[in-house]
Amino acid sequence: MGRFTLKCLKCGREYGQEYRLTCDNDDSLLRADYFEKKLELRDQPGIGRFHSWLPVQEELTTEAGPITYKSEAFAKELGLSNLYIGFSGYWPERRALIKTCSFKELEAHPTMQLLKESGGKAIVLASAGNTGRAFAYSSSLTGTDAYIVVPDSGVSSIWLPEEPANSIHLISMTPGNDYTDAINLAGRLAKLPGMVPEGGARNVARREGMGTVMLDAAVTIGKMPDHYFQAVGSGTGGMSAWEASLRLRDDGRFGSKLPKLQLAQNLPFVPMYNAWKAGRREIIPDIDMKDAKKQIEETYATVLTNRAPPYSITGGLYDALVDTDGIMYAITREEALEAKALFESLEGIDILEPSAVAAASLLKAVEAGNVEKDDVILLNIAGGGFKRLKEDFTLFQVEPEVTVSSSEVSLDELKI
Ligand SMILES: Cc1ncc(COP(=O)(O)O)c(C=O)c1O
Repeated sequence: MGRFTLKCLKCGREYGQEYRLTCDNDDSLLRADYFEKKLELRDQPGIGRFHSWLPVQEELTTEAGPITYKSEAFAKELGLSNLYIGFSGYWPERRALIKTCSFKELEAHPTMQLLKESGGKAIVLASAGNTGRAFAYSSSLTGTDAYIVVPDSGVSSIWLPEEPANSIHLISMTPGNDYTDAINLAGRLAKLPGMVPEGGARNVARREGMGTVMLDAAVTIGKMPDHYFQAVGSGTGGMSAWEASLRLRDDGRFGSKLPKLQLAQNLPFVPMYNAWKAGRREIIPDIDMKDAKKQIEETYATVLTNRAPPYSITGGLYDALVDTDGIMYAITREEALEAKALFESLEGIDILEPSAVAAASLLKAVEAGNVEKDDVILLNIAGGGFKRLKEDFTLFQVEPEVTVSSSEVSLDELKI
């Protein structure tokens, strides 16, 4: 007995329960339509609580899950009375137990479970760092083969809190290649027999996993927040938060107003910010990300640098911003560093670079009057607790099986 159908957002065509990334008729996103219309929390320690709206048959038993708490010190500093922090990472004192330290693990577990339930044996994905680490960990836990392509800048991010399993196959790219080159190589690899592409924003399991941050917040607060802050690279997290809020609205118990998406990129690489500010659905590379590779090298949070984000696509980030009357921010390195220091000293936990960008955008929003003092705000600290983790665990670096010089290399070189 299935739990959901997949529906094309453009033509409405429906598909059964399967690992499917595209509609046969067009290139629009698919969205899961769950038979459970009301969120019914399960007795699981992590994201398995949100089984109602996860596209898997078996409940996930992992302890990895988002947590939400009401900020005191950071909120006071900003003059806010209802600031909630959605934290994905390692902070055992608050029962945050994501040992790869980012919300990417929330994507990885449902994806690997759906893959298993659909009979898939090996997954292929590209990562700027955090996603690869999350999927490597999930591969270690499940024994499912994962082929992970990362640019040189991401290799050091692929570590695990335990000995890496043989099911992890790390493919690195030489300097000069960026995240988008990794995406292109992974796309070619995924066409090999037996390989299943992870799919990025097209992957429903990934989006639902990330959406649990919004679900956890709504359940903790008792309603949907008025505003949702997050740093975006591909924008999948923003889309996921929006989709989760659509379901919460339909549920009827969490309010009817969708949270306003307030999303941030970091300068100088801010293509979605530029397109949104210009009121465009399309990203025009010559205008919005001129000299993209050079810009990417100069950015502080490199995981926020996707040259082909799912912004324009039906059901993508542009639609999410339109539907929620959203706002985008462009954050400088200095603003991010300042926000990081402030957040860490006041909240008492270390945070990853993208989370610093998100925190900086909240500071800007307060300054610009884009939030009211008493508004209910959710700040998604999507990665943190790396220093805290190192106090409790020994970390093991995953070594690349092969290093390639371009996304066009002969696949024979990879010896897969
Ligand atoms: C901690 C953290 N926050 C935010 C993002 C941005 O996510 P997305 O690329 O889905 O927009 C990433 C991406 O890796 C991340 O690792």
